[in-house]
Amino acid sequence: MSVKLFLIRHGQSQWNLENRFTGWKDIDITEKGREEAKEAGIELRGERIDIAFTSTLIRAQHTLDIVLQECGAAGIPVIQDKALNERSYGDLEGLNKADTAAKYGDEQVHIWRRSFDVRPPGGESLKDTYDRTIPYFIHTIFPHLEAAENVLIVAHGNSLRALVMFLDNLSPDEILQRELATGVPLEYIMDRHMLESLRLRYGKTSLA
Ligand SMILES: O=C(O)[C@@H](CO)OP(=O)(O)O
Repeated sequence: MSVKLFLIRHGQSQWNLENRFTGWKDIDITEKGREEAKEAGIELRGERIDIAFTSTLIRAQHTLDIVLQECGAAGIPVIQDKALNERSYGDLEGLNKADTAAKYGDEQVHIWRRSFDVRPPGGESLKDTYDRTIPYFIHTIFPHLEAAENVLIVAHGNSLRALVMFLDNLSPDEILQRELATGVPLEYIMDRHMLESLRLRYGKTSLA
């Protein structure tokens, strides 16, 4: 038995386009974002998808709607949860990333954006995001994979980076190098053995 898990970062949002810190701000996708979602859906045509999970933010939900429509899976169960939301950027939300780098320095902004456990002012670190996303994945999503269902998750750059860190067993240094493009499906094919190893790995972390 093997199952498939598909991960898709939402299509380009208005604030991706404007290069602004977005986090928990509920910003919709652009025309280009809709095109990216459409292409992602076309790429998934022919795949069986049994259930989909997404965040409570419209950029992920609208992307998911388009993907499901395009791949012929509209009507499958969809579960929304804030555990899959983007990491909060706190006081940085709404600010232009280049202006913020000009004000605080490239290095400081890089630390806020890509360190593992440093929080941006008033926001969440990637570790904080991991600590809510991975327990949700294990307790709510994982049982569907164990029940031989194929699962699609449409979420965000950093909530998905946390998930990729867990699935690929990456170190904090390794995940800092990983960027996820908007609207490009990532596919994991997992057999029983891999599912068991993931459960074991989760059990060994302090998060269990
Ligand atoms: O602004 C954000 O919410 C995220 C994703 O677009 O940005 P970053 O790539 O800096 O984590």
